[in-house]
Amino acid sequence: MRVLAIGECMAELAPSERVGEFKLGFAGDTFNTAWYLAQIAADIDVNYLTAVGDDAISQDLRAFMKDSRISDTHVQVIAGKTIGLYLIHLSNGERSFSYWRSDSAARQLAVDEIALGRAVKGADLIYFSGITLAILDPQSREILLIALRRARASGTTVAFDTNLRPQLWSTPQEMTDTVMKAAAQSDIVLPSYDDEAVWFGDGDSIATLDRYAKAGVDQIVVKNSAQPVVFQKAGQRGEVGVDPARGIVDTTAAGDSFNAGVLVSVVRQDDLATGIRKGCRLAGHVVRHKGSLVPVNLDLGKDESG
Ligand SMILES: O=C(O)C(=O)C[C@H](O)[C@H](O)COP(=O)(O)O
Repeated sequence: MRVLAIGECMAELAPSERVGEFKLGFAGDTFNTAWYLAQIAADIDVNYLTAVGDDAISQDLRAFMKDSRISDTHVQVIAGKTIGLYLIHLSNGERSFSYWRSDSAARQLAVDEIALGRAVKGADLIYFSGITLAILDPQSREILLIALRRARASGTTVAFDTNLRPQLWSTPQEMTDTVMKAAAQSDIVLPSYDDEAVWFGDGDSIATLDRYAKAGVDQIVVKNSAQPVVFQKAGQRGEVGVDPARGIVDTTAAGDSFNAGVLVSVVRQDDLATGIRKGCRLAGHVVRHKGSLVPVNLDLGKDESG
């Protein structure tokens, strides 16, 4: 089974144990999900499509991908460019980000239409996000959406995390319009209620579910921090309770790791509630550590009978 994630991986500066010191790593929303997928599902061939520069840190990123069992076959190299950088700020375990990414190589990931067409061909599942779209210019955005429509028409499942980052868009309206357009051409949408409430005015997580259902999305999973996850598949609704996470130190990548748990079940054609429970266990582990990528050493199947 082949999964292709599309987006930007940046250098990450995450606070370390000593105040004022930061640890250098690599992260980015879609990349994080690909990384967790590669960690938890040895049977899945995980690929990442992005663009990097030709400098030392870009090469380090490629080496890191290969060491992490993520294929770099679809990584394009743009001469003279480099990768983006972001820094995590923590306040009582809740994260916010500062970015230096406005001229990163990844902004050109959809410029080569032929390479894009080659990469999406034959994937069982393609995963992208609102951040993937936000970093592209309008023409590249359209090229990407067309490539995804074609892949979907030939049987690929398309999964989309809306990941709303208003600071990466020209206007909130451009963000919400583009996100709804991308959602309408996806099979699975994985929004986070707290962000959706701010930018779409949803009164509760069911309102978020309703809005994407109305847009024609078949599978919707609404994350809602420690509140139950509500979901819909083929018109059937359900909810999965979330065990309160203990010892939260950094919520970065909670949503991304959760998505990996859901997507592994989607690829294996398990039921959605099983995937959601896996995602919750994984996210509960990730938030107890600093930074985006936390080695996984737990049995995700443990509570599947519950
Ligand atoms: O903002 C971006 O562009 C990033 O990719 C930075 C982060 O690594 C992820 O966004 C974390 O994602 P959450 O799971 O929502 O915490």
